[in-house]
Amino acid sequence: MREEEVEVAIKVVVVGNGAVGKSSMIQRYCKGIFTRDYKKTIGVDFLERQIEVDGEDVRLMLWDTAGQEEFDAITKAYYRGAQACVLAFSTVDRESFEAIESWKRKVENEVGEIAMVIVQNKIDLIDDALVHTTEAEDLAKKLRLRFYPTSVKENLNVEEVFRYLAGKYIERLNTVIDNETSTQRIGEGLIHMDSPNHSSDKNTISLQAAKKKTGGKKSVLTQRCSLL
Ligand SMILES: Nc1nc2c(ncn2[C@@H]2O[C@H](COP(=O)(O)OP(=O)(O)OP(=O)(O)O)[C@@H](O)[C@H]2O)c(=O)[nH]1
Repeated sequence: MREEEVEVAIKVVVVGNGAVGKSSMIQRYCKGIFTRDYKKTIGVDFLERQIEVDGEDVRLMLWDTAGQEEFDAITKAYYRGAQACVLAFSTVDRESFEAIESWKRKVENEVGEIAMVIVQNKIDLIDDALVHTTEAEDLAKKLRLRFYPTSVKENLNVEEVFRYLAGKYIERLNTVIDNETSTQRIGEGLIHMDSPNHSSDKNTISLQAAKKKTGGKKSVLTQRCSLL
């Protein structure tokens, strides 16, 4: 396979207490459907969707993890390799809001710091709210994360959540690639130290102009992404 054909694939885990709407959110985003039935997720499940971000084809693999604590041991293993995370709670479930920081810790214990957002789902039920949006905004500020109120039912803001995470991840990736390129450039310059033409003066380091980056599409391997 040529390098140009390699696509960006991002593993996104969606976490939060039971019944906050994680499975519904993934179904809405990947299949465009919403169901009223509640079927508790056992362990994990995953769906995917392809989108374009800044001219890049991005494959989002959305991992739906069980919100019930009884499945913690199973779900933790699936956080590994995740590059982005949705921390979800429900407008009508105070406990799910209070659990957000603990979900963040659980994920970070497995994968370190990755792109994250806080999502307040079921915003359509605002009249029965047990969590005020301002409280959620304050928490997001404190944790320095982006906050999105969503309604999976009304299809409000769901696209935006995943687009933001994909963009954020690509931004980080580009920074890493740029840093790697600069390191390589310095490396190229140092070659002159040992080249026969310069051996007479070993104290002189002659830096060579670095090769220009090609303007074509940037390509990244998934495996490489997991190093972030
Ligand atoms: N009113 C309203 N109901 C929603 C919304 N999103 C999901 N639901 C409902 O909330 C219930 C729970 O949704 P799920 O998606 O199964 O919840 P979950 O977080 O995956 O639950 P676990 O699998 O136990 O972790 C279902 O009955 C959904 O129809 C929403 O935006 N508004």
